[in-house]
Amino acid sequence: MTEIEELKAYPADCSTVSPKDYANHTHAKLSGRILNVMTTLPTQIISNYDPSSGDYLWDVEAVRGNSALYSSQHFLDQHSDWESHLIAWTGEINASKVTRWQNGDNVDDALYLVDEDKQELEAKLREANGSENIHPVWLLRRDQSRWRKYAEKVLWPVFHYIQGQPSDGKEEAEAWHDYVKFNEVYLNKIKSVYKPGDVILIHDYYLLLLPQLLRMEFPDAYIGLFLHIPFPSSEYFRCLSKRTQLLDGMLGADKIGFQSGSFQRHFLSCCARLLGFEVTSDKVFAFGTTISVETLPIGVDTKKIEHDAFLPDSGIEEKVTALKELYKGKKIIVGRDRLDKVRGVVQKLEAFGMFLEMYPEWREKVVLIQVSSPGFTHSANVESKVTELINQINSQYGNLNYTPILHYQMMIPKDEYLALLRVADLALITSVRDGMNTTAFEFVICQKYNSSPLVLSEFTGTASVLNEAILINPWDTVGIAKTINEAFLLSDKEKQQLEARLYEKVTSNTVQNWISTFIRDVIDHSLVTHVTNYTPTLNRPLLLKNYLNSSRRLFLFDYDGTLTPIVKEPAAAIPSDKLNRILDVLAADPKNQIWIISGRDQAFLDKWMGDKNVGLSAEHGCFMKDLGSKEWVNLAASFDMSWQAKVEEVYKDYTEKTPGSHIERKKVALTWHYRRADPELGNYQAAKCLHQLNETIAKEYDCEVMAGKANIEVRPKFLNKGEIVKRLVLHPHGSKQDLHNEHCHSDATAADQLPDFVLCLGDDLTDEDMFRSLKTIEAEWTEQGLPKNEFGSYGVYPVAVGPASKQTVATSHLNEPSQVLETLGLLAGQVSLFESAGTVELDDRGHLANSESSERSKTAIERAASLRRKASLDKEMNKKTSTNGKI
Ligand SMILES: O=P(O)(O)OC[C@H]1O[C@H](O[C@H]2O[C@H](CO)[C@@H](O)[C@H](O)[C@H]2O)[C@H](O)[C@@H](O)[C@@H]1O
Repeated sequence: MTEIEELKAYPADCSTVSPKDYANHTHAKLSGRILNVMTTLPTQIISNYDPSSGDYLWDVEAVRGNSALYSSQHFLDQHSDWESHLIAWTGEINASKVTRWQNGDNVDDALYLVDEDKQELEAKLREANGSENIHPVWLLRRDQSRWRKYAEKVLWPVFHYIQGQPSDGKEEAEAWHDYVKFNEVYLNKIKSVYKPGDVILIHDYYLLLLPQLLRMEFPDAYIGLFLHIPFPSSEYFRCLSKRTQLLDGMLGADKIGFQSGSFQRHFLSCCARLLGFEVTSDKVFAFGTTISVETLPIGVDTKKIEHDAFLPDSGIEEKVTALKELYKGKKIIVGRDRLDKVRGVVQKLEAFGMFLEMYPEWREKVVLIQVSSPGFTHSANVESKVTELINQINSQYGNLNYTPILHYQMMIPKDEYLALLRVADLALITSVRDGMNTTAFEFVICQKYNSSPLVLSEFTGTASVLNEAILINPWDTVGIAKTINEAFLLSDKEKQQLEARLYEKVTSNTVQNWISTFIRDVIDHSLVTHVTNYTPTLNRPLLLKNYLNSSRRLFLFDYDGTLTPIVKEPAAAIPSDKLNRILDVLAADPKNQIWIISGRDQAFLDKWMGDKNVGLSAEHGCFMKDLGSKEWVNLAASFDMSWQAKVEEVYKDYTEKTPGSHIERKKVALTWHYRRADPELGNYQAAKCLHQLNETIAKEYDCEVMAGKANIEVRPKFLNKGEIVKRLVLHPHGSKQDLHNEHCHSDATAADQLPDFVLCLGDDLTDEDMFRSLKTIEAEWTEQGLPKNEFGSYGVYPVAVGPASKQTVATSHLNEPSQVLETLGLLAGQVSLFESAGTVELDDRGHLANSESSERSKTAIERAASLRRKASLDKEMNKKTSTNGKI
């Protein structure tokens, strides 16, 4: 029986939440499908070159490892009401090394697959996986290990607290490039499979960018991301040069699952410390939405393991008996690990040596059987240290009849492994960092009748589930030695009680429960946070047409977070060259009037925007300076400012209590910044400060207290950006402002003097006042019956800078300041529509679609296919000729 047939024959008895259960939810629009997205398929493709026919003989076989994850897929496929689809890379195609050359050209290669080859292989994959819904991701470039490199050589070590050596970064940059492509190829595949209402579950660290790529494409998709390995403390994670991109990528998910509570905490702390997002113990508030984070340790398919471990007539009983006979009179300690820096094999050997030294009575009565498989971060150091220690311990305590440590450096067959777990008297797991160690679960199941104890490192994710196991610190050699001795001396009753508790934990934490809970949690959270009225992306082609057809254009720009990205230090948020160039081009057009309406003070705006032909409004509407004028006018001159001293007192108090925070003193408005403070402390103090000011100053004075981006600002209530916008829009286009006039705007402007194009951009809460004013003006114009333009509008574009999910009254959005620049560049004629729109399409070799390399590959593949066809025709002909000859 193949692995798949076995799985099929074996029914699971757990039920998942059914898609129908959601039918009664008002806004749950589920398709009933799960798209389970993994790194590789459970089966791999093997090719053998047949020199006699010149053909490749293809086969498909099951891969080892990841069995828990694959059983979750099998469970969804076979035993749930969901229609489950598996999307995964084929993995490296194991091809016998044949590359044929002709005139110096590579004319054939096992990876040169034409569409028919792929279809044939896809059919084989579907058959081998026992499912019609298998969607292989093809990446057929030679040097296939490139697709794993960044994940395995950069992420995996850092996530396991292994820091690399400093380098010039070139190799890492190449690996990153491939990592991005790998994620993009998945996006393309999912685009061809996705239907609205699908639940997409993404697994593991090879695909950390995929959630955000998908979110951009399908804003209302239900997306879950589960990280199967540890997530490191922010002190380690921050060493990654791509830390921001990785976190951004992950935060496209609705729900992110981790194996243990500490991994969850570390992730949240990274979001707060590195991205400056607000977080709670299980949520991240980012991009105007809430991402939920949870700890959901994966389990194993307990029934299947128990079934396999105790299956009568399968030969396993004979294996158990043989092992017992072989080690008669001796206790067996079992260990199974990958041989890398984090599985703690060296620590285990040191501890076992110490055990034999401290307890001579156990010598010749205990063996350690250690099965080690290769780790993917190959470490020659670990291997040589392991060999050295084994030799040393075996020579010190062994003799001709007794070898204390038996080391099997290989993948042993499943039945032998299960038999070993059954006969063992103790399992010793000493990982120094691990996501979920499934050997621990398997051991507990195999010990159902024997009840041998499990000694488990407290540094594994498993320890949070099996906290009743005998936990050890893998760095405490003497402590482990003592624990082994104590575990051997437990009475049968104590062992049985221990086993019963562990067995109960393992069997109630099955992989079926895990996947069912994850699906339910992803949907439940999405139902709460998905707003059906996403803000659409700004229609840039329409904007451009409207711009070109208009003659009285008004631009109303916020500054921070709109024209420049948010940065840690306010003084560092200076305009880029690109922004300066674009503003100059736009401002030079006599049809255009540009205003920067900012919370910044006059000095800052004068310094960076003062030499431009633009109007300025500072401190959220308190000051204005007209285009072409040098005079700033204080619109707040008549207001009582006695609140300033009191606010400053409050701010000073919080600055003292919050290291890293500071006060920005402007002429009227006062700002307290806490972006550089410890994020948790900053958020906590800001909430208190806001509350205090609202309860005192805001009640005593005509002041508004505003929570901004890692800041709190206080300014007079009656001046805001919305009032400035009214004044500017309703003013005769192009004429001088009468800023000393109390009346902020005129109702008497003739229709043909009003702007026929208004682009207003802002990212902050204070900018919502501008958007609201524009909406009111539009409503008034409609009421007055003012004629609309050929596009059916007044040419007014209130645009929020932020994600589609951002809560805003704006009618469209742009994601970030860089998109603002692209858009303004488009109007200034500096960026082509194509450049500002495009997304990346890749071919199935990972080349940019239609690129030179992609076309070269296509030609090579077609040439190889035609050669193969010719070879097979020749063969047919030869056969016929020889048959005819015989007749
Ligand atoms: O109305 P705006 O032009 O958006 O100005 C709002 C405030 O922006 C500045 O603070 C913000 O941006 C800084 C630079 O990116 C960032 O370090 C800070 O955390 C943000 O709150 C500015 O310092 C304030 O005076 C403005 O009121």
